Amino acid sequence: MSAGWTLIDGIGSLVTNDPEAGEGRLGLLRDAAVVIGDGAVQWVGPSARVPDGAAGTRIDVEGRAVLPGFVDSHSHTVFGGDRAEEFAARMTGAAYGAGGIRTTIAATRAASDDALSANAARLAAEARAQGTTTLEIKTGYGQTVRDESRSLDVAAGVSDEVTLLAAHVAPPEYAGRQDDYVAMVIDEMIPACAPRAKWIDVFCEEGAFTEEQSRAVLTAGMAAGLVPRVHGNQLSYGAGVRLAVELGAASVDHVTYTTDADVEALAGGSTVATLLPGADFSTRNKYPDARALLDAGVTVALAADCNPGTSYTTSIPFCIALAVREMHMSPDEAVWAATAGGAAALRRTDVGALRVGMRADLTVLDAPSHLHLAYRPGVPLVSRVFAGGAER
Ligand SMILES: N=CN[C@@H](CCC(=O)O)C(=O)O
Ligand SMILES: [Zn+2]
Repeated sequence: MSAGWTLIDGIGSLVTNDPEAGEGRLGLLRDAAVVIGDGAVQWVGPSARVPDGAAGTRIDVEGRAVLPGFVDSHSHTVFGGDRAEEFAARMTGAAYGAGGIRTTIAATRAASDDALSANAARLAAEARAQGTTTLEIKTGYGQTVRDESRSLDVAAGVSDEVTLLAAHVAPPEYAGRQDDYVAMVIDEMIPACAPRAKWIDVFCEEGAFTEEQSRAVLTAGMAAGLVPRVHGNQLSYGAGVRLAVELGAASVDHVTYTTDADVEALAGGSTVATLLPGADFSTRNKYPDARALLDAGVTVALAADCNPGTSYTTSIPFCIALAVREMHMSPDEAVWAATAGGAAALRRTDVGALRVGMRADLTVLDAPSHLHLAYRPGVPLVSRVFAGGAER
């Protein structure tokens, strides 16, 4: 115990995600307290049992709910411009296609480093204000060695979870020469960019990259020390899920069009299925069959997929509400997926739960329980956020 530590008590309901600490998979505790200090969780338990002199500072949250900070494992926040017109056209009948990404590639290439950094920082702050304390960030709107490199630098300025989305869509200068683009990615981009990234990602989808092209990019990234993740089965049935499981990817994301074989493959492997309902909302797509995945025992994460094309939101509470209403996840399942599920998708054992020794990443809701995240959609319930023990 230390005078520099902080006791947060008066917690009406605490989600720990530690089944040994409380009720159910969320490890729910009522009338609880948490002690944080030196950036980590130092103590968790019932208010009545807080050790004497546990901390020098006390914050009474007066019956509010506290949960682990959200772990948003999928975002594309390094970009220039926006695509509001494209969204409006979709809402009146136009279809979404992977080709829209090229609009943002042009705007991103034209943007200065400072403009890209300011935009990424603005979106990270927006996410933080809504309870996100870990945010993965992908490149993917440069698609040249130079523009992917500077996108990685911008992403690294706001996050430790940086992904080289080397093959998002073949840029215009490679029109009709998809294989040449893949060769350039393997021979030039990955060697130049891998040291600054943790993850390698591809968009395995009709209109983006084939199974063979995706496998070639991912295996080259793995050979360079990166861990694979995949965009798959967003717009149609396809090879994305299968490939992700085959390569032992940390996560396959979107997973909107799945066959029984895809669900079985995920259930038998270690790859997390990351669902992105914000994208399905903004593209008028169908929603993933979350029930089939959950009932088969697949680990499911929920992420916001913030990007200017398919999901221009940083709000995990919005995604939780969509997951509950549209994907038939229970509120408990949705909250778990947005915290512990996100941590699993990023293979992080220090975030996503509130256990002694984990990072002191906490979200305080202006509500008595985590159920209100789905029950009160669109209401800004996040009242305080602590990341690494520091209030935002
Ligand atoms: N699906 C691929 N990439 C993004 C969308 C990119 C865009 O349309 O700009 C996504 O995850 O939804
Ligand atoms: Zn994405």
